[in-house]
Amino acid sequence: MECSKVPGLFLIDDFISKEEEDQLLATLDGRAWGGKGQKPNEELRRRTQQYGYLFSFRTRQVEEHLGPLPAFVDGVVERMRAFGVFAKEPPEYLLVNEYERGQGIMPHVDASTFGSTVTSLSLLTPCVMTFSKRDSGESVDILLRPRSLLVLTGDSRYNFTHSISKNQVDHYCGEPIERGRRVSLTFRRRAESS
Ligand SMILES: O=C(O)CCC(=O)C(=O)O
Ligand SMILES: [Fe+2]
Repeated sequence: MECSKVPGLFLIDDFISKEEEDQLLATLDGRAWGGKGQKPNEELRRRTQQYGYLFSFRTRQVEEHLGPLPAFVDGVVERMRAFGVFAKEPPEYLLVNEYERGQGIMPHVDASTFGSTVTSLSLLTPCVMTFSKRDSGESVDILLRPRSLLVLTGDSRYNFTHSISKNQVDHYCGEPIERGRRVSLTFRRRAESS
């Protein structure tokens, strides 16, 4: 469903099943995480995994081609394409982010080295993501539920920043949202011109 307040933003709840979520998590937790002193991107405070390309958070540039995306996300990629997302060309970069309770991400627009479509699959616990219009500062909160797919295109991709607070408890429509460990899978392509 497109969010009328953030043009180009789509949110698909229950994009994957609970079983698929468990399976993805088990696979990811069996693999090496970077960040928190571990290479790559050891300077990051949150843990990450990267597939397809290696992106440096310090230089905000792609540093290395790692190879194709791993087979364990084939089902997710196929489903996104069935929904018309990355329909023309499949995603080629996957960033897995892990947030502990009270960990967030500063307001940012995704690096221009990446293309015009960005998706994020949420696992484990919900959180509020805040979108702020770059010219007016007007902000809109979006609830990212576990197993939902967020799709950013157009304005939502380029003309809004997005962020996640460091709250232990978020509020959404007056309801408390308990934060906890959250893992997200962000899919992108490289920008055409780069
Ligand atoms: O955790 C998320 O859903 C979004 C992550 C994000 O904004 C990013 O890696 O650029
Ligand atoms: Fe982002």
